[in-house]
Amino acid sequence: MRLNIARPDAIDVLLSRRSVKTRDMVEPGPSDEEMAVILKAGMRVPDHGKLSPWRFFVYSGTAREALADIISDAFCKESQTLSDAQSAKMQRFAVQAPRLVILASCPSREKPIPDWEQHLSAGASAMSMLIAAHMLGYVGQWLTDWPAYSPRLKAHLGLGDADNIAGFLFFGSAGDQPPERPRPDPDSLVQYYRARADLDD
Ligand SMILES: Cc1cc2nc3c(=O)[nH]c(=O)nc-3n(C[C@H](O)[C@H](O)[C@H](O)COP(=O)(O)O)c2cc1C
Repeated sequence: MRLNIARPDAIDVLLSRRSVKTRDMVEPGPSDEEMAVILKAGMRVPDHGKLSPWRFFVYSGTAREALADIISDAFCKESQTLSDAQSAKMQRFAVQAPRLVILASCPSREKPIPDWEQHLSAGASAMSMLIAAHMLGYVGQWLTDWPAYSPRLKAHLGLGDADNIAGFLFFGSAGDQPPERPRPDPDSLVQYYRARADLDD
């Protein structure tokens, strides 16, 4: 694809993206072919050192139920604050949406690239997958919640001590038009420097 060509429609898509609560997602989710596109987008991200420091675990169908059991069991064994409501939430966690990708950030030691930069690359991967899903007409949400920090779930996925679960990326369709959420005022976050004088005290 040629570069240096304006794509105003793509900007509209980017600026209209928003999350939909996972529990509000309905069928259909992305097909296998569409998931392959979403995953490809998740791998086409800035990656200092070409280390591919990410892993993708993709769940659909009854595999989500098996994962729900693993999360629920881990919660029972690891959580200090075991209420019925929290247990029920964990049992539901993996089965809320049609599709789920667990994205792991797995820093490589192959080159002297700081772990922090490799984790940032995983963040970029998550964001690219959300954007790709939106472009394909689906909705997504990036959650961590308790399961992202479960040693048992990490072990189940074969992740090492230096690896982290960057997030659970849920994909599906929007049942209702979701409300917009307040967005930050750019002027409160951005400092512009246009001339030398802008740097003076
Ligand atoms: C790393 C990360 C973890 C998140 N975990 C949660 C979570 O566990 N629960 C939650 O309600 N939102 C969580 N969020 C926020 C949602 O993904 C999302 O930002 C929010 O629902 C609205 O986002 P939008 O700007 O995509 O519309 C997380 C965001 C990030 C970046």
